Amino acid sequence: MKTPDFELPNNVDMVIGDDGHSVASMLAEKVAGVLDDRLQRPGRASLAVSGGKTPIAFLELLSCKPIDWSRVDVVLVDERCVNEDDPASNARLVKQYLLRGPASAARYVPIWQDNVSVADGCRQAEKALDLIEWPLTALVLGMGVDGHTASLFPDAPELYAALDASKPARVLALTPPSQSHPRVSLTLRALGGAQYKALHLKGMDKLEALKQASERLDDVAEMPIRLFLSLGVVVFWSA
Ligand SMILES: O=C(O)[C@H](O)[C@@H](O)[C@H](O)[C@H](O)COP(=O)(O)O
Repeated sequence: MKTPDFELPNNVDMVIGDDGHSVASMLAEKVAGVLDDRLQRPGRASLAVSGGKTPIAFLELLSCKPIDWSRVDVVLVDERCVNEDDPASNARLVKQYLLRGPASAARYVPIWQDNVSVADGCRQAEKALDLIEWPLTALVLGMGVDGHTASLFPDAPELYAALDASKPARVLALTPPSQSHPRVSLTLRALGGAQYKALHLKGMDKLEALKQASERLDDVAEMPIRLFLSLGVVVFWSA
């Protein structure tokens, strides 16, 4: 396995592909395997995925994997507070690219609804999340060059609350001024216990951000991804 030209934190492994598709394919294979392993036992598996542009090829490839999707709950790690017909909607993205073919049999657990207030949306999301058998089976995070992951943005006033694992909330509204929409995000309580954690990145800019995040894990407020680097993730990256 190729290694980056900087030291990764102890709990972080890295899979480097030749291109975005090869990484998406390796990640889809790995996540399908993790879900299938979980499905060898009674009960349901759960998968939390990210929005944005990076995961599209991965979601498409995962959707074709022949696992018992009828026993898999799919949830977003975050959502923009927009209706599903808005191009910015992550629900729209996951339904377009993942919940099709074999994976259309999965149960989608929504963390946002159309035409709701943020308070009502969060209340409905918390209730929906009770359907999931926690902890998550598999989690695939993305990352911005500012070190945000999910909607845990450095400039969000609600960041500390979202990272406080002692709080009962599994979903929280965040209002990062850097973003054009208010967000809802799964919290550390919901994300931190995932049995398999992957971080899916593409591009030199994201590698540079990962290097910066890896240099000092203590300042989580500056780069929230640091929390997940400390917990342990497998980074899947290509240039
Ligand atoms: O709603 C979102 O935007 C995502 O959940 C977010 O956390 C994303 O993973 C990063 O912003 C990277 O996005 P790209 O893959 O588009 O670079």
